[in-house]
Formats: sequence, C-alpha cells, structure tokens
Amino acid sequence: MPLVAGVDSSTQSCKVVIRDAETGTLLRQGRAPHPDGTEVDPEAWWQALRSAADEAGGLADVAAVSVAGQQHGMVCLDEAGRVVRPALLWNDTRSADAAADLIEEAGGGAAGSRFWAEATGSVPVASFTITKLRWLARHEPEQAARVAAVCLPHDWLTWRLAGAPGLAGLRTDRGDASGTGYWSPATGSYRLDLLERAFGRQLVVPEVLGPAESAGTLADELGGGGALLGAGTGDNAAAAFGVGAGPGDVVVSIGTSGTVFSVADVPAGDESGAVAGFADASGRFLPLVCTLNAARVLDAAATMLGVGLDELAELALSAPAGADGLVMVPYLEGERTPNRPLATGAVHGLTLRTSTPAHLARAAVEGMLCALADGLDALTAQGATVRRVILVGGGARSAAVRRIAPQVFGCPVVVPPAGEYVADGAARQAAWVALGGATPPQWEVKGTEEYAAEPVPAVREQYAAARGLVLDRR
Ligand SMILES: Nc1ncnc2c1ncn2[C@@H]1O[C@H](COP(=O)(O)OP(=O)(O)O)[C@@H](O)[C@H]1O
Ligand SMILES: O=C(CO)[C@@H](O)[C@H](O)COP(=O)(O)O
Repeated sequence: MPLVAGVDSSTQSCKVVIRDAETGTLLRQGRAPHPDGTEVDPEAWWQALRSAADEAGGLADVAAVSVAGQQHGMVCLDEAGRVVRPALLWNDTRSADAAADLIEEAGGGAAGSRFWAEATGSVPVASFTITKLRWLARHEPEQAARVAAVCLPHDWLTWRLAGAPGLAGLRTDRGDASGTGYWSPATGSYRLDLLERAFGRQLVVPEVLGPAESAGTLADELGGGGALLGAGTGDNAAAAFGVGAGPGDVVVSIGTSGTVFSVADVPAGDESGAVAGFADASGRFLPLVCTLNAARVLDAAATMLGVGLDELAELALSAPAGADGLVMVPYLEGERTPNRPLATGAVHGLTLRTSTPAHLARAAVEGMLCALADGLDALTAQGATVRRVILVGGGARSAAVRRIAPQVFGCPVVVPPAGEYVADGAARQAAWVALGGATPPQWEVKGTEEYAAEPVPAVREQYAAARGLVLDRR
C-alpha cells in the first residue's frame, strides 16, 4: 500500500493530505496558516508546508509528493537561488498599469488583446506573472538587476522539497506555466520573447514537465528515502483533477479567489479577456474565469454584521431571493473579472425595508454568486457545456452558498463532502507518478450532495443593473 502526499499551498493556508496511492483513501492530514497580505516572503510558505506536513505525520513514509499552489505569484531568485524580494501574489493589483502597457505595446485595444490571446491563451491582467515582472523592472530597478530566475509559488516549493538544487533544477508543469503570460498552452512552449519584452532581458525559467513526469526526489533532510516529486500544478488545475471533473462539469471554487472552470480538449483564446485559456493537470486545457472577491466577501459581511459564518448563512436564508432589491457589488479588493483593479464595493437598493441584517447577508451571498454566474456565462460563450456545477473551496461550507447557488447559476449544484480538493488533486498526481501508467489512478469521491432549485433570473438582472455603479479607490 504505497502512500502519497498532496500539498495545497494556497493564499490563506497550506494543507497537506496523505492518501493511499491506489484507492485514494485519506489517512492523515495537516494545515498551517499563511501570512496576510498580497506580498509574502516565500520562506513563510516553506515554514507552513513543513508544519502542515509535520501535523500530517511527516513525509518519511510516502512514495511521492506533489505540490499545488496559488497561481501566478512572482518568485524572483538571484544567481545563488536566494529570494530577491517578497513574492507578489495573484491578488496584488499594483501591476494593473503594467498589464495595460503590455496590451498597448502589442497594438492596443482589440488588436493588443487579440495578440496576447493568440500568443499565450490569455489577455494579461494584474494577476499574471508577466505584468509583475514589468512592474519590478520599472519600479524597483535595483532589485530587478539582481534577478536571475523567475518561478511560481508551487515551482519554488517543489524545488525546496528537492533540496534547492540550483537554478537549473527548477521545474514546473503546463497548468501553472499557462498562468505566467510567457508560455503558450496551444504550442506547449515558452514565449521567452514576451518575457524579455516585459522585463528587458532573459531570465532562467523552470523546465515544463508533463502531467506524470517526476521533478526529482525528496531531499534527505525531509525524510527523503527516494520519494519522487511530482511536477505539481496550479491550485485550480489541481482542484479539477481532485474532483475528477468530466464533460459537462463546471467547477466553481469559492476560496480567496472565486474561480469558474472546466476541462477542455482544445485551448481557449478569449480576446475579451474574461476567460483565461490555461492548461490543466491531465494534459488537456482549463478555460477559467477568476474573480478577486469570493469567500472573503462572506467574511467581510459577517464582520459588518458582528456574526459568525454559520449565523451569516442563517440570516441570508431567512431573507427572500433578491433581498427585496438590495444588491451588493462585491469588489472589496478591486476586481479582475471584470477588469476593475481600482474598484471598490457598493450596496444599492437601501430602503427602510431592506435595512436589516438578513437582507445584507443575502445581498452579500447573492452578489458574490452573481459575479461567478457572469463567469459561467463567459465560459459557456467560449464553448463550455454546463450540465452541473461542482462547488468546492472554503466558501462551499456555507449552507447559504450551497442553497442559493442553484437559484443564481440556473443549474444543479453538487457539493462533494467538505475536504481539501486542491491537495487531493496534488496527491492524485503524486499517485500517478508513483504508480506509473498511461492514465491517473481512479479515485472515487463519495458522499456528494446535490442541490437543485428553480432559477431566479431577477437576482441576476438586478445585479447586472448595479455592477457598473461603483467608485474607484482614491
Ligand atoms: N462555513 C463557512 N462559511 C463561509 N465561508 C467559510 C466557511 N468555512 C470557511 N470559509 C471561508 O473559506 C475561506 C478559505 O477557503 P480556502 O478554499 O481554503 O481558501 P484558499 O484556498 O484561497 O486559501 C476563508 O475565507 C473562510 O472564511
Ligand atoms: O489567480 C487565480 C487563478 O487564475 C487564483 O485562483 C489563485 O490561483 C489563488 O487561488 P486561491 O488561493 O483563491 O485558491
């Protein structure tokens, strides 16, 4: 019975699961928090991974380990492999002007967007690594001069697990490479000309591995024993792999980010920029829409109302669908889809009738879900078929989210049992590496619950009328 470990190094925390490679049975798990903020010293992720792995009983008895991580974060290393500055995360919007500049330099407007969609599958927004490289080159030239290599959070953690074997030892996978802005899912190759255009010179980048290729072995200091390292992947690609998303399935993940994605056989190239044309962890593609505001909208609403998350859900469910016209536009951290990096949130429709905790709770849940429903529309416009939505992430633990989602999405919503599906996807990749074979092991997800409800189109209509009515941050 070989064991495998899967790691989810996401925005708010690190989770480790240890599973039986053949059956997928969960044996042990651990977690540790990450620091707040949109720039983080990668060393904090390393410490969190080590303590989550310790809580999970250590890695000494596993045959393989894979790391899934928050996408896009810019980890810059010098010649000696030292981190040059804290990593800028996917939700750091300071590179919004750099994104606009890169589109302008490629022809501007629709032509510039088309160029990027064709070259890399996605139109750059502030989240993408390439925009952060441009920001660094322009705003911190002394730090930029020290950079010898750039990689992503999961690449760096995999490299640390291997014992930090020099810059030539950096490895990544198709899924995470596709979120950099300098790798093409359609051709499966880097566009280092674009990296150079953005940063001003070439950098070492990780070698891109196939889905079941090994990135080396676990360092002895971690209990090594010859355990293989998987290539790892981005957290959304890992979630799709973890829940075993198939044709007609759209995964909606409500974590720090809100993401809407499906597994596709052909690469996407949405010139509007709404859908990012990523690659997945199985060798296929992962068209994806991402919002900056998801589970933390519920956290913020609970704080405003002075209640816990369970009480927030009860309040939301006690108000009518549509909250009698109270609408929350949830751009609390600016927004990525639509591309409004400076936007702030807003509440519309306040009357004496709607000025109650229940109405505000309902408006928060509906506003967050409506932004994701817009993402669902963008995904179907790119050819995705939606038979059902699979709901995952911390926000899926909310009873209100589970029950209101089918009203807003207009299709059945299935919720797997509360679990760590990103870490599970990483573990399944590790099992594929450990066991070999042309296809990954089949792990069954048991105990899925289905939620169905009559769609309530008025909720989306009132949100559509309100979503543009927001102020930019000053
Ligand atoms: N019962 C719940 N109701 C609503 N939100 C919840 C609940 N439990 C956890 N969350 C939220 O889930 C979020 C963390 O989700 P997670 O998917 O782990 O995020 P990430 O992967 O971005 O680190 C937190 O913002 C937390 O408040
Ligand atoms: O930027 C994206 C997807 O493009 C985000 O989904 C990040 O990958 C962070 O994920 P979470 O920590 O919210 O799960």
